[in-house]
Amino acid sequence: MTTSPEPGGPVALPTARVLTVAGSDSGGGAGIQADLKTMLAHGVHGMSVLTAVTAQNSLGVQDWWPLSREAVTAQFRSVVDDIGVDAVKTGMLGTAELIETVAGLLDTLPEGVPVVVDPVCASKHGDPLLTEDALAALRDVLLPRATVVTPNLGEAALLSGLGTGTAPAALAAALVAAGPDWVLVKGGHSEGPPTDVLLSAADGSQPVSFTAERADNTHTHGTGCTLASAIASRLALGHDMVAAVAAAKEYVTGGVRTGFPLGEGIGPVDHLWQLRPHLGR
Ligand SMILES: Nc1ncnc2c1ncn2[C@@H]1O[C@H](COP(=O)(O)OP(=O)(O)O)[C@@H](O)[C@H]1O
Ligand SMILES: Cc1ncc(COP(=O)(O)OP(=O)(O)O)c(N)n1
Repeated sequence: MTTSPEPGGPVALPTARVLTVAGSDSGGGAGIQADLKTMLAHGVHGMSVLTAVTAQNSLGVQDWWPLSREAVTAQFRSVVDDIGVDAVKTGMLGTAELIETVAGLLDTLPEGVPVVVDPVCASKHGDPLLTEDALAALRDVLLPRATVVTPNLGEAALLSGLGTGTAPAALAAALVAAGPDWVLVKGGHSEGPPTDVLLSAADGSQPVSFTAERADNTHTHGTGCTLASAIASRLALGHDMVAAVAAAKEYVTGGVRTGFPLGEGIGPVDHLWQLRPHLGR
């Protein structure tokens, strides 16, 4: 975040700038829409590079269409070259071509801008959001550029090539070898209290676990996008990784607890849960 008050120095910004590079969820619960709502709730300035358009609702993803690499590149350059960015979150990238495009764009970021990679492979309903041939690109091209990668248990098993019953700490250890600085394996799809395991690539580090009470609520659409965007927002505000994950976990836990029904299927987490008392609704 640029805050220097020096005359003639950089303009003092009221807050941090956070960019999401992700797909649109027409239903508003996940994707770009969840990311921007999360950023707003964290008081940062949210910006977006759209990678794909999905026709999606509470029942699943009916169809999706990737944007061209030119469209993705142009959006990224427009934002980064003029407004600047303090943290980036990536979500649905859809195809190997777009993963390679985004990886190349991330290489042009100023030194030290944190990149949170949510390796989105499918929606909660099991609808694919990544072409089959793109998994290798996600692992080999994007993960080495991540400050932190945030797979759920299924994505961690796919990316590591380990079985779905593998312990989260072992999945994290396998993924750290793919090159990110940190791995956060999310435990939302396990039984019992949802526990997320954070591991640093730094030598000799021990995993840190973040546990919350499981909300007895089926309205959990957008949990992964929300957690990753909250981490990116906190990193942009200057938190260290452990503090950013702890705060993001608290935010998503409250959002799931207050998730609400919309449509016939799985409703969204409530991105405004902390502000409802002030809004009066
Ligand atoms: N029922 C729940 N109660 C509380 N937290 C949850 C619940 N389901 C998921 N979470 C949390 O939401 C975040 C996203 O996890 P997960 O659902 O595993 O990811 P994804 O949305 O990518 O599948 C994690 O922090 C996880 O622990
Ligand atoms: C456009 C788009 N991006 C990502 C997802 C997956 O989001 P996630 O937060 O993991 O939520 P669920 O789909 O698992 O509820 C998506 N659905 N759409």
